[in-house]
Amino acid sequence: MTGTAARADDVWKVYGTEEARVVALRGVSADFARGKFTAIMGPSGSGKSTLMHCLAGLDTVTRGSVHIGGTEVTGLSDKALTRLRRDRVGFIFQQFNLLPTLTAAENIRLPLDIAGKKPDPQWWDTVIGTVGLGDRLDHRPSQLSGGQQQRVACARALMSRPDVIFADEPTGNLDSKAGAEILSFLRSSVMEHGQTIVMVTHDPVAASYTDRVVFLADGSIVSELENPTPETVLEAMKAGEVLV
Ligand SMILES: Nc1ncnc2c1ncn2[C@@H]1O[C@H](COP(=O)(O)OP(=O)(O)OP(=O)(O)O)[C@@H](O)[C@H]1O
Repeated sequence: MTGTAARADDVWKVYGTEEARVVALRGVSADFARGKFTAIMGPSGSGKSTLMHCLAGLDTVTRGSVHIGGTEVTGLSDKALTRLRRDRVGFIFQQFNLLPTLTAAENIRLPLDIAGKKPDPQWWDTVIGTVGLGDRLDHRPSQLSGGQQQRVACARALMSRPDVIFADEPTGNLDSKAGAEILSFLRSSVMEHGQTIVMVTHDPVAASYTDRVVFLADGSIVSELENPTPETVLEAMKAGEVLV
């Protein structure tokens, strides 16, 4: 697959006014190619979450524009934005964000249920098989380990085959083994199914699972790295003095 799944053009984001004014993004332009796994890295406060939230239509931009697929997100009505996020964007959060009263299967189905759609049975089996949840589907989140809860969140994000999945520190609450499992099937969903993923991370090892790393510092993109390894990510962080 080719083309752009998400794009920022000269995006500025300013929070607050006067003394409380914070410029979180200073003219960020970036393309996120379809079927690629991209990491966004940078020190605390550099604007990673703000960029992701603007790209995902969770926050408005002060200036510039954002596209998801061919759709300009900037200026959409609240209703259209809600529909865009529901139908075309998947989210994975550090805190899993599962509904505690629903089973794993119900959590995975929820976005489709809300949209009044049914999961494609073949794709359901593929996703459940990939994340290895077959025997845990009737469990509630409290009956699952952190790693298993995050697998449920990944399956939920993958199920609607969104244009792009945004993952905000998806392994931040997991031990390294569970984190590696999550990263492996995010990677395989990109390699085998052409999923597009944009992931914020502080971790050079997590970033090494991606195709490309975009480094932010003080609200601007300062460098990029293709086919990263933990070593080249660390080097780039040191070179740009963007040590996290
Ligand atoms: N809602 C808000 N109101 C005011 N300032 C904000 C808001 N959200 C973020 N900021 C500021 O914008 C800047 C960028 O924040 P952002 O959360 O995007 O950084 P980050 O790179 O994701 O940081 P971290 O790695 O610590 O999560 C910071 O200076 C932050 O204090």
